[in-house]
Amino acid sequence: MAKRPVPISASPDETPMPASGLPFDDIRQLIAAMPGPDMAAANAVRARDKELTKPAGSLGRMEEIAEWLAAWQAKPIPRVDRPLVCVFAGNHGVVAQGVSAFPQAVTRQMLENFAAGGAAINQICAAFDIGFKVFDLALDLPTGDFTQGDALDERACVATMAFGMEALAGGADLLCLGEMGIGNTTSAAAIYAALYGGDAAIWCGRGTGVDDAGLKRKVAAVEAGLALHAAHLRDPLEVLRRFGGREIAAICGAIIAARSQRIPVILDGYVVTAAAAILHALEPSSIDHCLAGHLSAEGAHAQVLARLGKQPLLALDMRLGEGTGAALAASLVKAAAAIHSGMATFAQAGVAGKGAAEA
Ligand SMILES: O=C(O)c1ccc[n+]([C@@H]2O[C@H](COP(=O)([O-])O)[C@@H](O)[C@H]2O)c1
Ligand SMILES: Cc1cc2nc[nH]c2cc1C
Repeated sequence: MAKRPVPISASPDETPMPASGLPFDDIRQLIAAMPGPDMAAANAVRARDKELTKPAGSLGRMEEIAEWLAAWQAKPIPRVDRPLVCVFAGNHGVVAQGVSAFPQAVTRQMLENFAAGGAAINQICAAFDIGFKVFDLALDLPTGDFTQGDALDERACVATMAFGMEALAGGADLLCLGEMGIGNTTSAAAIYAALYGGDAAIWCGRGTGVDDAGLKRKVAAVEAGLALHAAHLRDPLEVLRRFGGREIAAICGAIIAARSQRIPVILDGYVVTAAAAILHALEPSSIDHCLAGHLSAEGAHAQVLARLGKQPLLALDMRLGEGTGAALAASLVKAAAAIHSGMATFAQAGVAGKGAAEA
């Protein structure tokens, strides 16, 4: 097996609060200031697509992907030369409720596996030449158990979002978001239940493969969390900080920063999509620069993606996380850019266009 060692960046346990204003209000301001799509670039892609040596529309969604890339990269000829997977890792107090099939120690052990090059995501990144970064979000400091109190206070939540923004400092032209965190499908389930309502059981799947008794405990934990925090769930940022976790907060920050830096985003599965759902609840257009990489096997993902108006690129019955679904989808997005930028036009290739058929 080819192993490529990967350095791990660790977040400080304490990050200074922004100097002015209420922290969550700073986040709301950042979202309000995000740039929109570059329509001139998108139109340039549509115009060039008509000239390429293929029947119009014959590349289906690959054509839409090229247009989407151009709009969010603000480039009339989109390119994917520096795709990047960022995996954010956090630990969750709610694992004390017996909600996962695996012990909390696996989060750090998997980070060591990422660093050594031995995880599935290492191999996908190597196969498609995608950069890979891993971020340890205070793993030794699990978030609060949301059945007993808040997962995060406002200061920690905003600091973690800011850390997620900073994660893009090295640059990229396509960002695949991933996560690692034993127990985080329970946080994601609680977030969806808080945002969308319905029985807790709808939003609870088996995650890493929890048994029937564990699934019952998971549903009970989400119900307990919803009951405890019921009076405070109107504001999506309150939902985020009360249910956590740090990786979901950091991913929210990364999605916001990517938009400002004109980096299109590919979402991974059930957990990464929870961060997108928080932003979507704050401002639906805030995730227009995000594609759903795949449909997770975690039951309710299809419902969530429908609410977000996202059609996943892949449906491979995967439920691993780590950004694996997003990274596989990145291969298609890279191909969409290569097709659009590299194909010859009818004129260049001397191929007769539609309408030139013999009578
Ligand atoms: O993203 C998904 O669709 C997904 C579905 C099921 C499990 N996971 C991964 O499994 C871990 C969480 O599962 P659990 O059962 O501990 O809540 C976490 O590390 C996720 O990356 C991820
Ligand atoms: C082994 C293992 C690998 C993972 N990768 C993402 N989540 C995971 C959960 C487990 C348990």
